[in-house]
Parts: sequence; structure tokens; C-alpha cells
Amino acid sequence: MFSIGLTGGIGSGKSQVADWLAAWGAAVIDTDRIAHALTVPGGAAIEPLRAAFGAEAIGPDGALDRAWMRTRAFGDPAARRQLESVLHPLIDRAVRDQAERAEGPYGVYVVPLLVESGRWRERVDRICVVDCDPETQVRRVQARSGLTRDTIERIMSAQASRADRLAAADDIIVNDDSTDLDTLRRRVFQLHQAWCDRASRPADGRTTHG
Ligand SMILES: CC(C)(COP(=O)(O)OP(=O)(O)OC[C@H]1O[C@@H](n2cnc3c(N)ncnc32)[C@H](O)[C@@H]1O)[C@@H](O)C(=O)NCCC(=O)NCCS
Ligand SMILES: Nc1ncnc2c1ncn2[C@@H]1O[C@H](COP(=O)(O)OP(=O)(O)OP(=O)(O)O)[C@@H](O)[C@H]1O
Repeated sequence: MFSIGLTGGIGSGKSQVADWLAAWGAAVIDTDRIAHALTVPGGAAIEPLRAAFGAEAIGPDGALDRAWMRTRAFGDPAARRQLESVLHPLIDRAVRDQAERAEGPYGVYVVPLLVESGRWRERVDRICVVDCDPETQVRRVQARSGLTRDTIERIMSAQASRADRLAAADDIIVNDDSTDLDTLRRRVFQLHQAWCDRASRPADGRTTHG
């Protein structure tokens, strides 16, 4: 299936873009959602995380204590690597399972750490970056979650720079401070049409008429 890797920094607007693409029929596989599903009570990552980080990592309800883990993961690179070494193989397996069942004109993998991981370039046909200035990222995430500026900046500094992300992009969706939701939706719809068109052509890119 023709596939897009959709990425962008925290608060750039990936989920908003992915929600529209899913509503228009694309097969969306979201690694953030998978990561959340793995860490609910009884999720496949709970016992491995308890073993790696101790009982404190798991809340009284049996779910990952996200605030506890956020403080560790974005305060200490070694803790973040340990968390990723537990979660990323499980996320990868779930992505492959979902991809086998995916149906639609094309597939979209939503991957916050796509540029950072380096493994996605050969797995997707195009990389699409949702681009946003850092100040707008902070403002949006504060409005959405109430996290402090300091925490948001720590998360941003654990991610690829805006320049590195843009350098990896085949397609760019501008979603900066001056972009309202209607404008964003129009930009995303144009790309959706281009991808549907591209996906319906043979792999060598030729179009057959008549
Ligand atoms: C540390 C955790 C518990 C914090 O949970 P919290 O509910 O605060 O954040 P949430 O999971 O909704 O992530 C919000 C955003 O943070 C960023 N982020 C998450 N994990 C990472 C990471 N390892 N490195 C850099 N940025 C990250 C992404 O932009 C993500 O969209 C959580 O982010 C987590 O489990 N991360 C490890 C899994 C992972 O690497 N996920 C990202 C891609 S699959
Ligand atoms: N152009 C826009 N105008 C107004 N609000 C927006 C715009 N783009 C995104 N938002 C809002 O900003 C917040 C962040 O967007 P979204 O959750 O889609 O980002 P994300 O890239 O998925 O973030 P994360 O990496 O944290 O998962 C959301 O509350 C979303 O509704």
C-alpha cells in the first residue's frame, strides 16, 4: 500500500491532520495511540515497565503513571532510552499487525520520532512534516495539557530540530501561528487528493490512459 510517514514536533498538529485524513478514508496507524494503549491497565507494556522501573512506575489503577514517567524520561536521557527500549519493540509489533489489516486508498503512519529513529525512510513512500514554530508549539501544548514551559521545552529538546525535520520532508504542511483550522484543513485536503492520485497510479509513476 502507498504509504506516508506523518511527523512533526510536539504540538505541531499531527493528530489534527491525521484525524482529517482518517475521516477522508486513509488507513491511519498512530504510534502515539499505540503507546497509550500498551500502557493502560493490563496493557502489554505494564509488566515490562514494572520490571524495568519498579512498582513506582505503575499507578494504583494499574496504568503507567504518566506524570511520574514524564519527569524521569525528560529529565534523564538514560531513563528515556530505557523507556524506549521497552516500548518501541512493542509499538513496532503493533504497527506491523495493524498494517497487515489496513484498508484504504493509502496508509498513514503517525510517528512523532520518525526523523529521530532513522528506520522509517525505507518503510514509507513519502515523509510529510507538519511544521510549526517552537513558540506556537509551546503555546498549543500549554493550552491542551497545562504542562509547564520548562517541561515542554525539555520534551522539545529530546526531539529532532525543526531544521532536521524539514530536511527529511517530501511534503510539508505549514501549521504555524498564522494558520487557522480552516486553512489547515484546506492544505491537508490538497495533499490528501495528491496522495490518492499518486496511490492509484502504478508504482513506476506512469499514468495509463484508455
Ligand atoms: C513519557 C510518557 C509516559 C509521557 O506521557 P504523556 O502522556 O505526558 O505524553 P504523550 O505520550 O501523550 O506524548 C506526547 C508527545 O510527547 C512526545 N514524546 C513522547 N515520547 C517521546 C520520546 N521518547 N522522545 C521525544 N518525544 C517524545 C511526542 O511528541 C508525543 O506526541 C510518554 O510520552 C511515553 O511513554 N513515551 C515513550 C514512548 C514513545 O517514544 N512515544 C513516542 C513515539 S512512538
Ligand atoms: N492551526 C491550528 N489552530 C488552532 N489550534 C490548533 C491548530 N493546529 C493544532 N491545534 C491544536 O493544538 C493542539 C496540538 O495539536 P495536535 O494534538 O494535533 O498536535 P500533535 O502534533 O499531535 O502533538 P503531540 O506530539 O503532543 O501528540 C491541539 O489541541 C489542536 O487542536
